[in-house]
Formats: sequence, structure tokens, C-alpha cells
Amino acid sequence: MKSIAVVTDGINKLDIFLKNNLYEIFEGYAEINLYHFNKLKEGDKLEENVVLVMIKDRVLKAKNYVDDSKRIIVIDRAIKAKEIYRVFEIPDNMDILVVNDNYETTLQTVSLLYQIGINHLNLIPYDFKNDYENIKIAITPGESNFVPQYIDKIIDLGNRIIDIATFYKIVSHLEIKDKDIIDRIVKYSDKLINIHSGIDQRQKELVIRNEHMDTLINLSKDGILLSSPEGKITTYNKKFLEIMELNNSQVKDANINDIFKDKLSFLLHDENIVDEVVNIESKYLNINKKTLNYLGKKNGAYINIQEITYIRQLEQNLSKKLRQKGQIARYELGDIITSSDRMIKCKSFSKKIAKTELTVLITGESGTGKELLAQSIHNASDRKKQPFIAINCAAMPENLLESELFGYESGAFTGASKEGKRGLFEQANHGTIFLDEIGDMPLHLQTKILRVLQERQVMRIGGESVIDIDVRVVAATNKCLLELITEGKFRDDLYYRLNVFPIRIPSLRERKEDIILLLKHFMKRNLELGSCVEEILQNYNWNGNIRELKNVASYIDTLCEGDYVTINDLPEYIRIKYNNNYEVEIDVLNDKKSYDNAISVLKILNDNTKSGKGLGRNSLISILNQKDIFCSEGEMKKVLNLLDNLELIKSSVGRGGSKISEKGVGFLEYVH
Ligand SMILES: Nc1ncnc2c1ncn2[C@@H]1O[C@H](COP(=O)(O)OP(=O)(O)OP(=O)(O)O)[C@@H](O)[C@H]1O
Repeated sequence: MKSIAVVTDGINKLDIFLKNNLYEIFEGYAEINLYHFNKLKEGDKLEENVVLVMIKDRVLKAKNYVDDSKRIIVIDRAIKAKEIYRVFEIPDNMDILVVNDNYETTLQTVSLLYQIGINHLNLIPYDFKNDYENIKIAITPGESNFVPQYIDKIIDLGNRIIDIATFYKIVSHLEIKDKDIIDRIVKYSDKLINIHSGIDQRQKELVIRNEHMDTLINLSKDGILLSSPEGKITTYNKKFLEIMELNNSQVKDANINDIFKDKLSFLLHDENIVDEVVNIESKYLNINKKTLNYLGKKNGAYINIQEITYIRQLEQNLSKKLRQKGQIARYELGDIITSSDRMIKCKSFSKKIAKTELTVLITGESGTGKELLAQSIHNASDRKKQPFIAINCAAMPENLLESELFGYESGAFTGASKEGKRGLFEQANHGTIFLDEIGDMPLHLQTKILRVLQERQVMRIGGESVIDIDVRVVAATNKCLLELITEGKFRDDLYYRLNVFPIRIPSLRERKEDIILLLKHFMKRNLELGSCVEEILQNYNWNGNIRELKNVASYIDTLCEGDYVTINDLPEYIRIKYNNNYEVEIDVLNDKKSYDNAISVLKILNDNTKSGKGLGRNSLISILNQKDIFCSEGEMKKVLNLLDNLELIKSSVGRGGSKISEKGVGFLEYVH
């Protein structure tokens, strides 16, 4: 057998490394012997066919032990490709410390790195005598123990391996003609970066692109998997492992058969899968698969798995809630409490139209009682014993609303259950469907609703046949549909279909007579309202209408301690307008030395409230006189002017006299 001698300076781990490195190519062809210059004696002869030394300088030294110096070869070394590509993750122009076991080898490494094409970084050779504290990254070829402590990140390229040019030289010296050796060298060349060829630019770009792809794939919230035509898994992301509850070792280099054979075997047979929802234990998964083609040839598969358990639960909860809320008509027309003429008319009109089969459109501000009226109409109709189904068109995402209203056939879309589902129109058959907030209905669903109203038929999503339905539609909105039509948000043909029997419920502001009536109706306790409380409530805006009034009633019910409701028992947002601390008013009256007279006048006017009339200057002076308070006409004029300016009284021109204002009542309550 042929033989190779490797001569290094002394014993270190490098010679073992080189020996193994040589065996990768020459195992079975040559034996490898290690020598050290510091152990060789004068007269020693190296008989091996080839003698390898590490650097040119050592050739001279080696000649002393080798008869024929042609047998001496200097080893050229290269870097493993796999390692070097990590260097391209480092951003351009950074200072990088290059560290080797001594300064000379460090310089060699720097030059090697430049030669092979690392030119986007500032490579700084490490000299242990200097400090490089501002540098954070170091590159070393297998000498990380020489890297200084302050370095944050070390890229260890591993020991430099023997370059292929060196192997070819050795093969030619050993005169080995076997093709196997050449195959071994070619295979070996794949893993190193050759000094002469440098880094393949395309390879470099590919590596960087791969890095970016990996980052992208891992950022995805979907589980992603790619497989080769034979089913070998080539790429997958962390989310895939998480969803499938697998770990790296189970998936890396595995075949998709191993992964999917138990639970998702359809993934192995079906070529393309679109939005297939499956249920595995407690999870719902939405699965897509695409067979990849390259120039008409199958080139593996792309599998995407989304976990939709949460969406599924949301959908189920939402429709359950909506259904619980909207399936029964609890109210009758008699439950609509009112003393307003307009509302009384509205009720009797509703009673008449309830008996017809016609579509009703109820309009009115939010909280005016539109749903209450819709339920009452149903209960006053011949459909009373049939279902009443209410749906709030503004409360649902568009897709869900469509499937709720029209239902779907099995597997019609993502999340669709296998059995399919009846829509609300079907469920309301023979009864009434109440489409609340119809103004918020998306345009494409408006078209579908129009069709239902015209044809009295529905078609499920993904279905092919129509289903006859007999449903009365009552719709409601707090929006002005005519305005929406001009804005292009509502179909005019649907509007005219719905507006067959329009009913407008007046706002609470337009039927003030209902305010106290309803408040007392909603309060569980029998409480007396202070006169200024009534006035405040009558003058309040009630933008939230009866719903807001109902809330105020429970507020008072809960917080009022006695039997008499004062301003302080009202919610702060109502009180705030009337309830200030009156310090300004008190200061003004004191400044003008009119405080006592002003209070006396306010008390008289307050006691006079029930009469509903105002009191003139002279009447006030004579009532004061009866109480032994003397006030001249001039003084009274001044006091009334002040009170009027401070809005504590309302003085009318002419003979109307003065009345205390709500603010004046609050002021009196405050000062006493
Ligand atoms: N006249 C009334 N008598 C008794 N209760 C009423 C009256 N009007 C409304 N309510 C009550 O006020 C609350 C709000 O009414 P409803 O939900 O019917 O209003 P809405 O106009 O449909 O509101 P939105 O536009 O916000 O859907 C309900 O609790 C309802 O029972």
C-alpha cells in the first residue's frame, strides 16, 4: 500500500485532524503517518511516497529528511462552504475580528477570507496585544479559545480542511488511477470553498435568499410544509410543528406518509385541497394543498394548515348568542307604555298592519323601541305561534351574516360544517324575520334579500336548488335610508320593497309626556321626584331614548336613599349641567351686598312654583315685608337683575313677573 507522511512542528490536535481529513480520500489506498519536526533526529529518513508539510517555509526543513524533494508537497487549505455562508448573515461594513492561534495564521486567514470573496466586511486581524472592545463579532477557523471575552458572537468556521488541488497533487504522486478516488475528491469538493474559485456568487445569493425565505416562512401564522415529488419533507415552519404537535426530529427528513397517515390521510391521496375543515381532537384545522408542477411535471406539494379552533368557537358563540336573544317574541302591543298621542296612533296603526302579510319598515332613533314594536307586531299577527327570528345586521361580519341568513350546504366554505346549516330565513318559515339595523346590511346581501322578498325563495351558500319560504319581513333602522341611497350605500329598489308599511317611532324628545311616565314604570320603587329633578329630566336630551331612560331609572332605584329623589340622585352626566358649586354666584351676590335679599327672593319664588305663575316686584316686596324684611323698590330691582343675570330666575318682560329657574332651585338646595 502507498503511504503519506504528514510533518507538523509538534504534537497538537491539528495533525489528528489532518490525518482524518486525508483518510476521507485515501482510506484503503494509502496509509498515513504523522511526524513532528521537533522529534525528528539528524539522519532520520522519511520513506513515504509523499511528504506533506503545512507551509512553504517548512519545505527546506523537510528536505533534510527526504532524499527526493519532489516528494514534498505543501498543503493548501480551504474552508467548509457550510460554515462560510453563515458569514453572509452579517450586515455589510461591520468590523469583524479575525482570530487564529497566532498572528501569522491570523493574517493568513484574513487573506484567505478576502480571497474567497468575503468583501462586504472589514476584517481586522486579532493581535492579542491590542484591545478591540468596540468589536462585537469574531470569526475564527476552529480557534474559538483564542477569542477575547468581550466578543458577543463567535462564528467558528471550523478547522480549515485540505484543498482539492492538494489532493490531486497527492493522487498524481501516488499514481493512483482508480476512478473511485476521483469520485471521492469530486464529492469532497462540494463541501469546501476553494481558494482559486472563491464563493459562487449565485450560491451566495441563494443562501441569503434562503435565509429570508426561512424568516418569512417562520413569520407566517399558518403551518407550512413543502415536500418533494417522493413525499420527502423539504421545508416546514415552526407553526406547522406547533399545530401538529410534532417536534423537529419527527419531521426533519421524514416522509409525509409518516406524518399524515393516521390523522390526515386524505392529504396523501388528494392532489389539490381547498379549505377543507377537519376536526382533530379539540382542534379545528383548515387545510389547503397544492401539487406543485414544473414544466408540466409534478414537483412536490405545498401544504398549508391553519388552526381555526378560535374562529370556530367565536362563530358558534356568536350565532348561539344571537339566536338566544332573537328567537322569541316576548312583547305585545300592550307592553308599549305611552301617553303620547303620536305613540298611541303608532300602536293602533301597528295593530292594523299586524294582521296583513305585508313587509314593515320601522324607523326611529336608537333605543326608541323598534324591536319591541317588531315583536309586538308579530304577536298581534296570525303568525303569533310561528317563529320570530331577529338578527342584527350590524353586529356580524359580512361572511357570517350571509351564512346566518341563507345557510350553507356542507363544505361550502372555510369553517362550514360537514352537515351544512339552515339559514335564518328557513328557520323563520311561516313566521317573521326581524332584520334589525338593515341600513348596515352590505350591498351584495341587500341584493340577495331583495331576491328573497321578490321570489319568496332562498338558496343556501354553495347550494344548487332553491327553497320556498313563507316569511314575513319586518325591518328596522335608525339610519336615514334615503340618505344612504344617495350615498350609494343602500339599494333604492330594496328600499321601496321594504317601505310598504313605514312606521316611524318618535324619539323621546318628541314625546316628553312619556319621560316621567316611563321612568316611573321602569323604577321598581315608588319614589317621589323633586320638582327640579322632573324639570331636569324633561329638558335632558335623551339621545339614547328609552334604553337610556331605563338605565337612569335603575340608577335612581339603586342609589336614592330616601323616598324623595333629589338632583344628587341623578347620574353625574345628567347632573353636571345643573350641579355646579355655585361659588361664582355666591361671590357675585356677596360683592353686591345682595346675598340675603337674593336668598329670600329665591325662597319666595320657589314656594310659588306650584302656582305656575310669576311674581312681580311689588308682590315680592310685600311678601318680604310680611316676613319683616324691608327692601326698597330700587334694591329689589337690583336683586332681580342680578338673579336674572346669574340665570337663577327667569324674568318675563311686562306683567309676567319672575319665576325660579332649575338652576335657582339647585342653588337654593346647595346653600341650605
Ligand atoms: N314604550 C315602551 N314601553 C316600555 N318599554 C320600552 C318602550 N320602548 C322601549 N322600551 C324598552 O327600551 C329598550 C330599548 O328598546 P328596543 O331595543 O326595542 O329599541 P330599538 O329601537 O330596537 O333599539 P336599537 O335601535 O338600539 O336596536 C328595551 O328594553 C325595550 O323593552
